[in-house]
Amino acid sequence: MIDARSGESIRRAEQPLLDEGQGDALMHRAARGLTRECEAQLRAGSGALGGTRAVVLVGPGNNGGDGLWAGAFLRRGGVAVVAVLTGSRAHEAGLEAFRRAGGVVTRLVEDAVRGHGPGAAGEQGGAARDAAGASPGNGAGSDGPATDGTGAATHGAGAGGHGSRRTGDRTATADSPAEAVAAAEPVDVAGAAELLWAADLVVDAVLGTGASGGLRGPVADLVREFEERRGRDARAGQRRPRVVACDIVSGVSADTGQSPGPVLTADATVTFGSAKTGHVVSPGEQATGALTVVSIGIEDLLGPAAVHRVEHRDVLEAWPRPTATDTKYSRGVLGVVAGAPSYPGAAIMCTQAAVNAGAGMVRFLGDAAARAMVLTRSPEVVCSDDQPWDVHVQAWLAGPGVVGDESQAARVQAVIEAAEPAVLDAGALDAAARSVADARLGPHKVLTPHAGELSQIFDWLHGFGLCEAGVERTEIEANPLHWAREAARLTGATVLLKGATTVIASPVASAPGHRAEYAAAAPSEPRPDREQGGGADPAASSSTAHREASPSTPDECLCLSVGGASAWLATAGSGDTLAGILGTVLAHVAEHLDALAGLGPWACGDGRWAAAAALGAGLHALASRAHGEGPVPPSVLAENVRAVLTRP
Ligand SMILES: NC(=O)C1=CN([C@@H]2O[C@H](COP(=O)(O)OP(=O)(O)OC[C@H]3O[C@@H](n4cnc5c(N)ncnc54)[C@H](OP(=O)(O)O)[C@@H]3O)[C@@H](O)[C@H]2O)[C@@H](O)CC1
Ligand SMILES: Nc1ncnc2c1ncn2[C@@H]1O[C@H](COP(=O)(O)OP(=O)(O)O)[C@@H](O)[C@H]1O
Repeated sequence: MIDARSGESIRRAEQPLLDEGQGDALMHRAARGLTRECEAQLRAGSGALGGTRAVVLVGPGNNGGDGLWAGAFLRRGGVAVVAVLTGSRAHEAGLEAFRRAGGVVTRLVEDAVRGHGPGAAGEQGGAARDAAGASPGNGAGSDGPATDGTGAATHGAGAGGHGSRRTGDRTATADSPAEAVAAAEPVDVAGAAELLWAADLVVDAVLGTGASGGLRGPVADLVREFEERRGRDARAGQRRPRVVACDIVSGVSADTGQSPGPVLTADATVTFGSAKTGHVVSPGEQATGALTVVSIGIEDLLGPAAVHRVEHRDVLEAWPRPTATDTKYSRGVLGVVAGAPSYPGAAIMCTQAAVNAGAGMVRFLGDAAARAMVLTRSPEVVCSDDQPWDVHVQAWLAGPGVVGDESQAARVQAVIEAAEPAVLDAGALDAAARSVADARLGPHKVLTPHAGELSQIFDWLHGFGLCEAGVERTEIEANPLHWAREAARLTGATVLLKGATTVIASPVASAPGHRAEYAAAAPSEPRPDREQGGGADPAASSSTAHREASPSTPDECLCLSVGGASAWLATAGSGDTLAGILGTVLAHVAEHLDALAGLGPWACGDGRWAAAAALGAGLHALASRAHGEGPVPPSVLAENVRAVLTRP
């Protein structure tokens, strides 16, 4: 499990330590951690540090400070290091340490003509030549800053130190930093791109948790140029520098994962104290690379997580497995309403996945043709043409392949109104959104849209006056966490938003031990939750567990994310497979409120619906790579599900 937090949450945690004057110690621990990863990347490429070259892109704040200190440490280790300063300021102590270690300092200018000072034009190669020629150890070692017992530099500490950046801000003092930056050798975008390209390692220390918006100006141009070249050269099979990001990839929002401008996609990111939300949700996650969280001493002061990342090992550990006393009923019966004459395959794929995920029993409701096809593939499925209120199940799955078929659509509607928990997928999503006009759904109803389907849900909600405007698919893709939360808040349902990273948002306030960092405004007029207002006759079902759970309030949101799925999942039918898996785990947790407690206290009570959704998405992701990286047609995926769960 990775607990991810916002930048603001991290700042709150560090504040008491900054007040005690420990800012420099924090930065040094961060820089040491960053250095370790950089060294590992360099050694992986060259075997040794000597003779390797690194370029550090340095921003104006403390993220740049971390980068400069790491550059100094790398230099002392024998790496030729060039710093490219991207702002008009740079962290004072970091810059001094870097210089004293023998690092070469350049500053990025818009172009050579506009740049000033020596080397503004025609001398762009100067820094690179200096760096390449810098002898390891030159200016390093004894010339470095003194450190205290914790490894913190005493050099430069005191007034205006790291801890004062939000009050006095050493990076902004008028005397040395601005002058030091101005004195650095200018390098234009093309020259800097050459520097980067010639390096073995690029360290991205432009912006961290203090960023607002994406990269701007020359550094944005530089990153764009570098990424274009990386794309071209990757296709040509040429070498490329490794990229390590300091804290978070510059231009990715630590709080939301949004990346409004160009970003330098990292091979690895080293973050400090806690993962940030932007590491575990799209699109930020896709730029992050391998994530390392380095302890810097703020860990005991951290507040609650904004997003819990459910990892694959969590899925395998928490997946509900039968015990000797279990029966098929205690494990959970899943009712399925899926398929229509034009999409018969969906019924086959979701029932097959549910069976392979270990459902106690799968009951399929549909016409004779659909039943025959389901039975051909999965003879263990119990099939009938009953209506949902006629059968006794622990949970429902409704919607896959339900298009243009009135009798299946009527069953879908009955499932939406039923008291039991349900996965509402594909053809059930519009009907679920429409039903919100009458009553909120409750967190035991799990909506499973992709971005396009969520956009349609917002159209319905907008049509009912429940939100101010519709939301385009591209807006959702740019900030999926936000829109999943909004959808959960407005519908009252658990929302699983599909994509390269799956995010899950659930309007849960009652899960023990859970206090979400995120608090959205409550809707102006609270409307009744369907789970309280009734629906199906409770007597028709013994599945009352969800009704016993405390009703959720709309002002808190449990947020989870799941990654690691193969992009080969982007194929028609893999959503049907996911839906079947989700149904199986929902049917199990329906009457086992604490079944997923192993994930954390937040996964109990009402939190179990989101937890179950995360488990299902995690198993789906595991199945996508069960036999390596390659095509996984949904029928293979369903088989893989069973393989993943089978212990040798
Ligand atoms: N938390 C901890 O415990 C520890 C934190 N540590 C480190 O501190 C980092 C946070 O440092 P930070 O607060 O100085 O912010 P940071 O990200 O360097 O940038 C702020 C500067 O950038 C500027 N700027 C903003 N947006 C911009 C844009 N779009 N484009 C261009 N410029 C932009 C903005 O200037 P402004 O625009 O406001 O004039 C401001 O000067 C954190 O990520 C971690 O690496 C470690 O040392 C270990 C301990
Ligand atoms: N690029 C990707 N990387 C990883 N997983 C993906 C990617 N694209 C789609 N997926 C996953 O594949 C599934 C596709 O679901 P969906 O779009 O509903 O497909 P369908 O409706 O055709 O069955 C989802 O679980 C989604 O998260």
